[in-house]
Amino acid sequence: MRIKKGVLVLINSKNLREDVEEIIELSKNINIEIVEYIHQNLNKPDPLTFIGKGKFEDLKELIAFVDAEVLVINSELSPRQYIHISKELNIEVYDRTDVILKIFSEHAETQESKLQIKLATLKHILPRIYGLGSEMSRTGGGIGTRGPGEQEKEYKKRTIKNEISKIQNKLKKIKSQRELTRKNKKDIIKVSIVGYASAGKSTLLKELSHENKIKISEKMFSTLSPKSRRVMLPSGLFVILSDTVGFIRNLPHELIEAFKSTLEEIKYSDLIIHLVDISSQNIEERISTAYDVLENIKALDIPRILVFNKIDKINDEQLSILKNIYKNAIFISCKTGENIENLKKAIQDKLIEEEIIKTFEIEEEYKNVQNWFKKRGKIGIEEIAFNNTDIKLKIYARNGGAL
Ligand SMILES: Nc1nc2c(ncn2[C@@H]2O[C@H](COP(=O)(O)OP(=O)(O)OP(=O)(O)O)[C@@H](O)[C@H]2O)c(=O)[nH]1
Ligand SMILES: [Mg+2]
Repeated sequence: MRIKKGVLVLINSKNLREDVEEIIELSKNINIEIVEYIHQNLNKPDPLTFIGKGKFEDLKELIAFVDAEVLVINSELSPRQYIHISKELNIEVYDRTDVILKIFSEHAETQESKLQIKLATLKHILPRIYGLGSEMSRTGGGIGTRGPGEQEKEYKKRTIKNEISKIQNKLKKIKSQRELTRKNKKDIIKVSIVGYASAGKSTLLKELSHENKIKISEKMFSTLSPKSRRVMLPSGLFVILSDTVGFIRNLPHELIEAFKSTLEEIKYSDLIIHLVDISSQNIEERISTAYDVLENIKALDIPRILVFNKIDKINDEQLSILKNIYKNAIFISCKTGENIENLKKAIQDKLIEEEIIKTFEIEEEYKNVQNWFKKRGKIGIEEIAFNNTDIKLKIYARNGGAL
């Protein structure tokens, strides 16, 4: 696809470099190359031009100067601002929500994620049609008349609203189907990987499950529908590990709404692995973004382990500083495989600590023990001691689950 040249506008950025880098990366995903940006500090965005009249003139000049085809604004525009700016500049305008929606729509694979993204997009553009009144009704002739422009607007609004309710119904059906499946699987221990976009969640799932078909990408939001795989813990007990859609700062509220049922699946986990890219510049903010989402879906009380990934990308000194700050965290590299086995052990230990896995010891005659080994996977087995006739085993099993 052809790359389009874009100009970027940001306001009131506290972390300008990181904000610029992030939105450049996001724009690249949808084939927009940002070549220049304008940053403006404002008490209040202008209701029409967003950045204020004077700066807007500068923006016009800049767009003409670099010959940009797209304007990207790293905030959410009101419908009025969107319409005014698009009309004045006569180029494509994307607010932050548009950018993220577009990336999502390009990555959606399952029927559910396609519907979710469509719903979010329709909800995002609907208010823009309300704002379109003045331009369209011009075709209607005199003031106060309901000419063809007005009718067209009404028709468009109605069509979108109908489509929204159709999609909502379809999504409800998918959700209840999933609830049914979940009920049937309640004996299985469920572990979810959550974290900021591109933290390496899918890579970790791939690494732990030895599964090659999982999609990994440098691009953000490569995973939109959760993937689940069986993973064997050191004792031999299986858990179901899932990764899910990545979090991001200021995720558009339409998207949180639309993806809520996907995100809510996290709520049914026995354990959450919160994965953080240790090489990112703003670790704390990324961690707190994940907390916000977990709070939003009421999953903060689920047992959680903090895991830092990509330790191959930082030096030893930086690593030891962070180990000192995050004393209970685990530090891994999916790329080199470092500490991956320890992570499995940590998952198992945490599940025992939280009494999700119970352990007990049995003593059996040698000849009877095969029965226990046949259940491997459903239970974990560790040999503790044996003599000529007897064997002592430590069993790991889901607490309350059927043996
Ligand atoms: N250097 C290094 N790169 C890694 C490591 N783990 C993952 N990556 C890279 O990070 C990028 C993102 O990985 P993904 O596994 O797709 O990340 P994700 O969290 O699933 O991303 P989304 O699904 O988009 O939220 C890819 O280019 C991976 O190859 C690691 O330990 N070290
Ligand atoms: Mg992924």
